[in-house]
Amino acid sequence: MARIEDYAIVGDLQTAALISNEGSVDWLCLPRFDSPACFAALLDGPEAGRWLLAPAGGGTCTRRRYVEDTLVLETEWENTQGTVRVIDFMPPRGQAPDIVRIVEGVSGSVQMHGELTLRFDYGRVRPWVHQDGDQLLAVAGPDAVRLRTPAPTSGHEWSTVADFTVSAGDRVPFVLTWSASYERHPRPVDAEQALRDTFTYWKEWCGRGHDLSGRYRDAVRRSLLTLKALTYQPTGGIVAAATTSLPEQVGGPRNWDYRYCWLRDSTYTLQALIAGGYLDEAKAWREWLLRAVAGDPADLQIMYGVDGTRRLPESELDWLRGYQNSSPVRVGNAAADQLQLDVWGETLDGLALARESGLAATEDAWDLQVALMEHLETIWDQTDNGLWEVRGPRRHFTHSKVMAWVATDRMAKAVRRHPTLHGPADRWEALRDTIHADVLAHGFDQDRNTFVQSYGATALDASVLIIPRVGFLPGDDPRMLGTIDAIQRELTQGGLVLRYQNAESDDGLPGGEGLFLACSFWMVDALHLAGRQTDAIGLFERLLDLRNDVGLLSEEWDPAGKRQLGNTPQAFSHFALVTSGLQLHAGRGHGSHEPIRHPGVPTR
Ligand SMILES: OC[C@H]1O[C@H](O[C@H]2O[C@H](CO)[C@@H](O)[C@H](O)[C@H]2O)[C@H](O)[C@@H](O)[C@@H]1O
Repeated sequence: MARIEDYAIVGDLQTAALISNEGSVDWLCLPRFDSPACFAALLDGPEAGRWLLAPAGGGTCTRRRYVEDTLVLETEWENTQGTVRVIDFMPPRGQAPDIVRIVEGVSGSVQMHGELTLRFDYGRVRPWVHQDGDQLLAVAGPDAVRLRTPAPTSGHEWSTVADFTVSAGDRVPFVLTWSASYERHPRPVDAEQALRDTFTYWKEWCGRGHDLSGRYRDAVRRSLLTLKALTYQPTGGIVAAATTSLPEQVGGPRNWDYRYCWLRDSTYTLQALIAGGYLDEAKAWREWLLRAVAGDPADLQIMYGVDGTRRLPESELDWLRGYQNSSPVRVGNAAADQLQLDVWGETLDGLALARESGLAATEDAWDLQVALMEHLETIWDQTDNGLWEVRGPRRHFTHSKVMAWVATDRMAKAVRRHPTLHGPADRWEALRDTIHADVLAHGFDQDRNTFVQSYGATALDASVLIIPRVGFLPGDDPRMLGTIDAIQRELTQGGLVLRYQNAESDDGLPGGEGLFLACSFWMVDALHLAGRQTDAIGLFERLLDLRNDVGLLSEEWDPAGKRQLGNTPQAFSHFALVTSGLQLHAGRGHGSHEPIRHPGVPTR
């Protein structure tokens, strides 16, 4: 079965498909990211739905790439019969979601095999399939999917197979379109026109960003494209990843649904997109935020659905075995009901960055920020679940308190700097000082010269690596230097960083997990801000080597199995890559709320 890094993503800014290097679409939720999957082989096997298009002999492709700076994927096989290429993409959403696959003969004559196994509701529902004019129609309950292709198809054991030959110069299109079963048929797209439109869309999107250049240009650009692919265009929301339940340990139970908008993850994504020159996305996200959190600030959630939905009840899909038997498969996420104090800091930090980057402050946006700040003033000293969303006992997490400090800092500074923004700056500055002193008194272990995970604890936590970047302490402060040393000594494996030691920190969950990639990028930032440029570059380049062949990263890395783990592609990993890459390029650090004026790519 495919490894997580065997997958590439194509998407239409409302949902995304994962396609393996064997030519199988193994994951696709329609019509949006968090809809039930119609291809769920990723979390079970082919019987849970997939769409294979590959040479009849099967096997892993010989080459794979995205066409220039786009989300148009080319998968190529070379065998004794010749060379064949499958071009996969999802056109920017028109009337309905489509996934288009064009089989192109490159040389010789290659026998191809297609197998379309549609299963609605995450593999549970087998649709009725019949020919409807020039289309194949699959219907069950609310879902209808149509396939249009000139290739011959036939039914075989609840799948549709296509066996055909492509010769050099042939192009055989397949267009799969979803609609609600009770609605009129959507107008079919023309595959070749859709290819041109999709290519143009992504090239234009890249052209709108800052002109990146230099050594890390391609990596940063691919991560920005991936982050854009995780945005839900109709609302401006940003999902944390395209998948649910890819495990943090193969065979383990730490499997979560990431197809939602975390305030933390989306704010960090926003910082990366702003750094890449994408202010429109920042504006759309701010509007999403205003709608999502409208109402009593006490009701703020740490995450929402792509449209702002608040109830995201967690349940288990017991008919799916899980990725390589990693069960349970979960949909929904119980973390939605947790208290995570850091999200106030991240949100206010992101909004400060948007403002300082030229996104004019609106009255509504400022009123929201004041309301958030005033609520945080009443709860900052409570225990919480922290950014890692622990399901064990609540604690005074050091990172949460640092981020509460960030909230006060950004709000006080906004009032001092902008005469049109009103608020009790004196009071917020006083609270800022109080929290700063509180963190240093309780979150720092004097004897070991390191920040710790929570007040009074001995356990370490990589989240404190963000301390210099948010401006809580300078990067070369002896307390930060000590923390870097302690984390390198006690929380790293082969130089890559764990979030925390599962055995030392009660997160309420059984099993272990891999090395958390974003934390390793935060180590890059901390080293860089500490003046350890060579170490920072060395670690950054090691991390780049963990990307798959098309530049994608999931959440974690398994050093023993040398493979990616967790949901994919994950925004957390990709925004961290962008931030580190741009800082290394600039040759200096920049605060999380400071715009990078001239991003580009570092040269050594
Ligand atoms: O570690 C247990 C928790 O794991 C998930 O949270 C992680 O993913 C989030 C989305 O990227 C991220 O914001 C968070 O910092 C990560 O710890 C899961 O969502 C939680 O339900 C689970 O308790």
